[in-house]
Amino acid sequence: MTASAAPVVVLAGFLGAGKTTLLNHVLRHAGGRRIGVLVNDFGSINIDALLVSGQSGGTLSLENGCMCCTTDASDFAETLAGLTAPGNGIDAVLIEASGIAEPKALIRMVLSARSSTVAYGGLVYVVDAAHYDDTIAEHPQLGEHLAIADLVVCNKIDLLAGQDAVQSLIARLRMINSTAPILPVADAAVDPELFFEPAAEIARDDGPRQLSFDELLLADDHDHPDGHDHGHDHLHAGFESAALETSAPVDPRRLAQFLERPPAGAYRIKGTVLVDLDGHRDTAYTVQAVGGFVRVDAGSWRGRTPGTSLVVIGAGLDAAATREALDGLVAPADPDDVNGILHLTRHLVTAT
Ligand SMILES: Nc1nc2c(ncn2[C@@H]2O[C@H](COP(=O)(O)OP(=O)(O)OP(=O)(O)O)[C@@H](O)[C@H]2O)c(=O)[nH]1
Repeated sequence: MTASAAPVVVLAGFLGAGKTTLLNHVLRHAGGRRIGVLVNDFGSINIDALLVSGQSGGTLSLENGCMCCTTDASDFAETLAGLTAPGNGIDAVLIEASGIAEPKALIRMVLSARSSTVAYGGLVYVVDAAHYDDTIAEHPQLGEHLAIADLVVCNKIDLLAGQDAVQSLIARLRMINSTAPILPVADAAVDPELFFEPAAEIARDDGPRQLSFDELLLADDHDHPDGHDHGHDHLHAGFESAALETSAPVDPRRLAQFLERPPAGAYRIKGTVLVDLDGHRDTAYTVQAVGGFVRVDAGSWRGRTPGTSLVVIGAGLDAAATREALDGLVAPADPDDVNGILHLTRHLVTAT
């Protein structure tokens, strides 16, 4: 397999919603992973600060140091490629859009930075639960940002009057974004694992076992830096995952459809698949999808048993139905479907 690409997540939300709080939370709970953080200047697409969590191995220093005035898309792409260069060991990049920025511009720039070390990781939109109604009434265009989010963090629920108010707000958010997982949290205490790629392959029977999603969360629960209980219950926030582990191949056309139109509530899909088709059996296809953005990398099975490992992670996901849909992907490629494989390979970014 090629060196895995670092997911680049765009973090947006209105002024004061809790974006910096979310960044700090993720950096504090990064569990030794290295996260690059780009902070967007007010209303522009200039990048005015770079912070890197230094939990393992100190701080990253880039040749250029600060990245002021990186307005050009190709400069931006170069910056991202430099930040995620394999030697830096960056596991994920978070870009904090300013409270009045247009996240679509940032998303476009990330998507256009087609590099083997950069993968668009989705739009995370932070909502201030206490001020949502007033803010959206005053700035209706914010609804457009919310609508295209891949994950909605409904922050500051401690300021709402109880569970009914939380549920009612979630219902209002759902009217604008019907598919993204919505996480009701206080202190932006979301699961940091959402932003990372797995350090190892998805657990396989013949390989070392990776901690499950829940185990990772529980392991993290003990060490809130300020010693307070800031809603550990919220960390789970109804997350579900469904996985497929088999030595069998998947039908490429069906897989591409599944990645492009994931089940409601799915935030991420990732894994490695086998395609049983002449010219493709020796290729380990690594697939990732975030909110319908699909990326495929081609590698070799060297040292691994060919097979299919897929995991779908989301909130409000119907795990049983998702598992059934995953099972439905298992099939040898239809030799009469000459274009089937193209549906998958058109998302191909790198090949070795
Ligand atoms: N009560 C409460 N306050 C919060 C919560 N999360 C963040 N805050 C506070 O809200 C304020 C704004 O939080 P930030 O994280 O700075 O918000 P931001 O979105 O980065 O703000 P801008 O960069 O100005 O757009 C800070 O005073 C936080 O301490 C929460 O869940 N509950």
